[in-house]
Amino acid sequence: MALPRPPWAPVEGDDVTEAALRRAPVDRGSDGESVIEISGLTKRFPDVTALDGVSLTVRRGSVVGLLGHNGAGKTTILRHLAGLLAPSGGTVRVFGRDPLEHGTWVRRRIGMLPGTSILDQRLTARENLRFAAELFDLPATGLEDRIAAVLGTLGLGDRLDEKVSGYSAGMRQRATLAKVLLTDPELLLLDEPSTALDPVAQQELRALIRRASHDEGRTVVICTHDLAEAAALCDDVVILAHGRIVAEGNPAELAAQAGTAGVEIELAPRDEQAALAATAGRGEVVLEGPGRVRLADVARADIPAVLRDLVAAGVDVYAVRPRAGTLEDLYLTLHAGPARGTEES
Ligand SMILES: Nc1ncnc2c1ncn2[C@@H]1O[C@H](COP(=O)(O)OP(=O)(O)OP(=O)(O)O)[C@@H](O)[C@H]1O
Repeated sequence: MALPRPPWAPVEGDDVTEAALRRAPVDRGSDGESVIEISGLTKRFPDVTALDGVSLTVRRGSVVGLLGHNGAGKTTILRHLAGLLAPSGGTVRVFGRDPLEHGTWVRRRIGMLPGTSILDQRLTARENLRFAAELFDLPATGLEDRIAAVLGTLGLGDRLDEKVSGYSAGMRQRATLAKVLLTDPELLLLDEPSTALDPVAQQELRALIRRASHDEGRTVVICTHDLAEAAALCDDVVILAHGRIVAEGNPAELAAQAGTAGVEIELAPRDEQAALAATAGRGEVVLEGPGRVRLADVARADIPAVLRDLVAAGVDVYAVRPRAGTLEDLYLTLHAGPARGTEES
């Protein structure tokens, strides 16, 4: 389900007027070059400091996840990148330019999926995309094919002439993504793109994002609350709390920071309570899921004694495994306090 190359990619002898250049794909450059450079970004609203000295560099072709509780400042970063907000302090550069000063230039290279709907509910999906094409001044040549191809890529090939108001939430999300991808953006800013998507559509979206970055050289910044998605998809994640970066790096390295987290014991679900009683006093004991008990602090030398206690308590043990730290462990440790907006202030 790779996206077709747009028909307006320039060839030798093409029109190089300002209008043509505005819509011509930017040279994708080489991976490693930075597409986003944020330095000391601060944003104060009357009642809250949404961002407090955020510095961040995003390499071309990478997928970067912004994680953090509700109100941590993720969307505010995206809005600065799109030139929709003016910083209270610090600088933002996208493709080397200030998105406020060069708003049109920058936004023509960005595909932003906001948290709210950007579709006209009275129009069909096809009409919505035609409208977007007009706004972006896309040439008519090959446009209808491209609209059909993008909608088809997102699984709406047989529903493109239905009014968006009749779509399910997941279909609307796909149509919104199609609208974002239509303009062949260099940089994708995706605010919780998996919202409302079913598990299969989520998988397809992840594959699409991976291809967009790894095969097509696009850069992706994605806000998500789905830690498994972030771990699976992102080259780097940035964890925000109260407008500050509290951790950043490769998801596997960050997970490793959470340390090995004891052992996981798989047992008969009916024996869960007996297992909790038999392991009481062995440090942190967590029922992680049906028939899965985690002993966070147990030393390797104590595992045989734990198993003896479980067997003596009549617990049927199926497996014992070391449990590596996860991104979720680190996230939960970093967010042990209340989320902004839920605290007393
Ligand atoms: N236009 C605005 N006016 C006033 N306050 C704002 C505005 N936009 C954002 N905020 C505040 O800034 C803080 C950060 O908001 P932001 O939307 O960036 O959080 P977020 O991390 O994206 O949260 P969520 O996960 O809920 O989407 C919040 O306290 C929010 O209320």
